[in-house]
Parts: sequence; C-alpha cells; structure tokens
Amino acid sequence: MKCYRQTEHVARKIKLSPFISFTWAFLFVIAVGIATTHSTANSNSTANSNSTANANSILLSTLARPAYNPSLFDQRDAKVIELIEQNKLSQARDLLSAAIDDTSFTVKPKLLINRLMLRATIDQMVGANIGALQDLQFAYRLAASSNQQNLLGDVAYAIANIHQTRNEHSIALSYFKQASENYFEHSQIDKYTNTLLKSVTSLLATEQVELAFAALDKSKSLLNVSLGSKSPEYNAEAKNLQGIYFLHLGEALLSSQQFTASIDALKTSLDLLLENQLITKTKVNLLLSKAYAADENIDVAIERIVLAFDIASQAEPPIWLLHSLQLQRASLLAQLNEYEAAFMVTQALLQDRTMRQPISEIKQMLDMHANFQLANQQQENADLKQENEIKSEEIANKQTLNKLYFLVITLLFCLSCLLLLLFIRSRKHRKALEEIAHTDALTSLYSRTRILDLLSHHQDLFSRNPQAYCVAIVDLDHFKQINDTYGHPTGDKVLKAFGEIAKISFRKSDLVGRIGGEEFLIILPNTVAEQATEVFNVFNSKLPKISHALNIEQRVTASIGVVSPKVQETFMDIVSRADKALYTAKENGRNQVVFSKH
Ligand SMILES: Nc1nc2c(ncn2[C@@H]2O[C@H](COP(=O)(O)OP(=O)(O)OP(=O)(O)O)[C@@H](O)[C@H]2O)c(=O)[nH]1
Repeated sequence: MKCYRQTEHVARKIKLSPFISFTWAFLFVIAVGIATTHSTANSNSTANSNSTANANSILLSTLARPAYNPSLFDQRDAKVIELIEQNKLSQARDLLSAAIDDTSFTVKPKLLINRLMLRATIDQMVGANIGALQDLQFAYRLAASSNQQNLLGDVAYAIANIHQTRNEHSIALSYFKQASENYFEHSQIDKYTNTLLKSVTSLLATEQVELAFAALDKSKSLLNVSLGSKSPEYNAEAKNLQGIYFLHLGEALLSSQQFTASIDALKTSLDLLLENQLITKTKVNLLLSKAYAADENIDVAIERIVLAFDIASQAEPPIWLLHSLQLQRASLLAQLNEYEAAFMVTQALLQDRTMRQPISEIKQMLDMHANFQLANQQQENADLKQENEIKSEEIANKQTLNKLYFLVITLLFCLSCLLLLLFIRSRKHRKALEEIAHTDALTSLYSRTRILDLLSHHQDLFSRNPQAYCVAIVDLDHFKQINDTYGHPTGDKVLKAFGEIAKISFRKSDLVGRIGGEEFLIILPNTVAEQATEVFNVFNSKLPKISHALNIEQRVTASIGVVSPKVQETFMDIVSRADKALYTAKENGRNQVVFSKH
C-alpha cells in the first residue's frame, strides 16, 4: 500500500494524464515493491513489501481498480507483469528486454526509464545485481539527460539500495543523498524521510554515527509532522514508517553501545510495524538479539534469534538476511562456548559464494574461527596438560612405589639381618645358658644334671651295644672338717683343685661331673671293673697333693664307690649301686676304692 501510495504521489507530481500516471504508478509498484523485497540491504526500506507475495498482492489490488485499462499502455507490460506474477521471471525478462529494445528514448523516455527500472527489479530478484545496476545507471543517465527529475530520485534510490545490498556503503550514501535531495526538491516528504532512514544503515556502516543520529532526528520531526494529517490508511502507513524509524534508532543506539535504549527502541518498532512487514520484523528481532547479546543477556538473545528465524520462515527473506541470522546464531553459539557448532555455521557461511557480508561481520566470523581454533588449541593444550599430569602422577606413583619397594626390601633385609643376629645371639645365649646349666661353676666340671643325663644316655647306648663301662661316685673325706678348720673359701679351693686334678687324670673320653657338695660322678667308657679300680686308686693317690698346694694340714682323700653297669639297670639303679659302694668305702675307713660286685 505504501508503494502504491508513493507511486500515486509521483504520478501527481509529474502531472501526467491520469491513465499514463496510473500505468507508471502501477509499474513502479512492481519495481519498487519487488526490488526492495529481494535486494534490500541490512537496513529497512519503507518502500519495501515483505516478499514477492506481498508485491503481488499490491499488484493485484492495483489491477482490480475500475480505472485500470491495460489497453492504454503497451500490452507487453501487462504480460510482463502477469509473468512476474506467475514467477516466470526469465520469460518476463525476455519479453521486457524486447520491449526495451523497441522503446524509443526520444519518443517515450519515461517509458524506457521505467522499463529499465522494471528489468533491474527482475534482475535483482534473481540475484543479478550487476545487470540491475547497469540498467539503473543507464536509466539514471537517461533521466538526467531527458530532464526527468521526478524519476531521478527513484532511480538514485534504487541504485543506492543495490549498493547497500553489496555493502558498498560509501557509493550507496552518495546515491541516497541524490535521491533525498530530489525527493525534498519535489516535496516527496515520505520518500525523503524513508531515504533518510534508509541511509542510517550505511552511515553507521561507515562509522558516521553523528550523521546517522542527525538523519534520525530529521526523520523523527518529519514523521511527527505527517502524523494525523492524512487518511486513516495513511496513518497506518505513517505508523509503520515510525516503526522503521525506531528500527534504525535501535540500530544506531546499538552501534553506539546504548544497549538498553536500543532494546526499548527496537521493541517500540515491533509495536508500530504493520503485521505484514515480516522481513522488517525479522530484522528488528535480529537487532534485538544482537542488543541482548551485547547486554550479556544471552538467553533472551537466543529467544530473539529463534523468533527471527521463525518470522523469516513465513516470508521469503533475501539471502543476505538469512546469512545475517546465521551469523548471529553462530555468534551466540560462540558466546555459549559451543565453538564447534559456531564453526560449522560460519564455515557454511564462508563457503556460500552468494554471501556479501560487511567487512565487520566477516571479521566477526574470522574472529569466531580464531576463537574456535584458540578454544580447540586451549582444549588440546588442556588435554595434553592433563595427560602430562596423569603421566607425571604415574611416574611419581611408580617412583613412590619403587621407593616403597626399596624401603620394604631394605626393611625386610634389615629385619632378616636382625632376626639372623637375634637367632645367632639367642643360639649363643642358649649355648651359654646350656653351658652354664651343663657346667659346675666352681669346678668347671659337668653339673649334676648334665652328668646324670650323660649317664642316662650312656646307659641307653650300652643297652643296645653292651660294651663294658664303669661309673664311680667320689666323695671327699671329712670335708666338713676342712671347711670348719680352714674356712669355706679354702673348702672351695679344695673342690676346685679336685676338678683340676680330675681333668688331667682321666682320659678325654671320660666324663666327670659334680653331683653334690663334695660328691662327684665319673663315667669311664670302655672300661672294665679292674681297670676302673686301678684308675681310681691312682687318682685317689693324687689328691693329697691338694693339701700341700693349699698349705693345709688335713690330708685330702676321697672314698670312691665303683660299679660296672648292667644292661637292665637304669641310671638311677647305677647311681644307687655306686652310692652303696661308696658307703661301704666310707664304712671301711675312707680313702679307698670299693667296687660293687652286685
Ligand atoms: N667349701 C665348701 N663346702 C661344701 C660345699 N658343698 C658342701 N660342703 C660342705 O661339705 C661338708 C660335707 O660334710 P659331710 O657330709 O658331713 O661329710 P664329711 O665331713 O666329708 O664326712 P664324710 O663324708 O663322712 O667323710 C659340709 O660341711 C658341707 O657344708 C662347697 O661347695 N664348698
């Protein structure tokens, strides 16, 4: 409706006949409506319809007017429109090209210019921007040379649009300037306002923020003036134009990092925009997502980009807008540290040859790649570090384990040594104890226990292998008297001296032990009774030497009872028998050897 109204406005201004005026108004509707749908750059054209469908609906409503009479202009134009309506763009272009070839500039300059504009529109629809630019630049030269000033603004505006789409913002701005000057000159205030708003995007892209805000201020005052002064339908359009004003205000505020104000402006824009402005609403939601993300409100930023995709799916968005949506999606994914997903999206975008994003956005994508690679690298480094840490820990554990093994082995070794030492010592100790137990402390002869053990052992052997041996019990005579006369220590010396004589008097195989105070037991292996009696007599004769040695008057003698054990006897029987023989020796007057014959 907006486009149609603008077209009518143009027609009135150039004061053509109503039919001709209407015809070109009709063509212009197609040109502007479709062109803005398919080639609007990332700003928001007031002249745009939201899709081909939208353009076609305007076209149909125009055709339905009672005043419309296609016979009054070239039938081919009507056919072209019909083909466009059927989306047969190639056929429409061919027919239009033929019509252009037939159109004489000198006779019908306006017709030729408008046809060129229409062909540029078709070219834009199929993405052939260069061809569209050639037609529009040709149309521009024709308009300038034929003094078609009223068309010059529209052509300049269309050229600016294409350059903006291609992100050639400086060139776009120069054409917007020409268009706005032309509209202002011809009092086409709405078109003038729209051009000012449209230029905001290019001003921001070229970092002319102050000029962008100046353009917004100017647009705002113009919009306030136009409100309320027209028909209700016009008010709806004006409201929509205000919505577009707020869109660009939000865009400018976002660019100057006033995020909260930007969000407010963009929300206001959504309230004001007409319902069918799907592409524009998509753009507003895209900007809102960017503003929320910049304000670090990622959740709402995600909601907005989802909404933007949703609205876009209901229209036929231009490819650049889809790229912008994908780029924002990638940016949000990157902010959520989902670099891999972001990378996939941006990689797909970079591979899309049709994409013509502004340098800043390409930089953003490259930054995201760099971030992704950095994050990957960091992750790899972190993984390596973790691996190293694990390995270091393993090595440390192994070292600790080795140390532990070494310690345990050392400890075990030490323990073994200690045990061995203890064992050796205990053996020595035991031997020493045994020695002590087996030896009489005073005389160094066998102790009572030991000599009786030896006797028992000997008797056992004898019972198996009877080989005559003798056993004697020797008791010193009147020893009490020695003690009493010379004292106990002298008595001890006598006992000691007895031991010494016994040691040298008997064979090495003979066994001598002390079994009582002054009583001794002597075993003579392999000895028969006669031999034993003789040995003991000799021995007894040596004892008086002790008196001499100790310088005592009492003569040291002994009474000796000798037995030759029998196989059936126990060692106690033997001792008892020897004791009896000893008793006999004592009875018989002491200092003698008595052999037991029983
Ligand atoms: N000096 C000393 N005297 C001891 C030891 N053991 C026993 N006597 C003493 O030996 C003496 C033994 O005396 P008696 O049993 O009466 O025997 P005796 O005086 O030798 O008399 P007869 O055997 O009948 O000739 C006691 O006075 C004991 O005290 C000892 O180890 N050293």
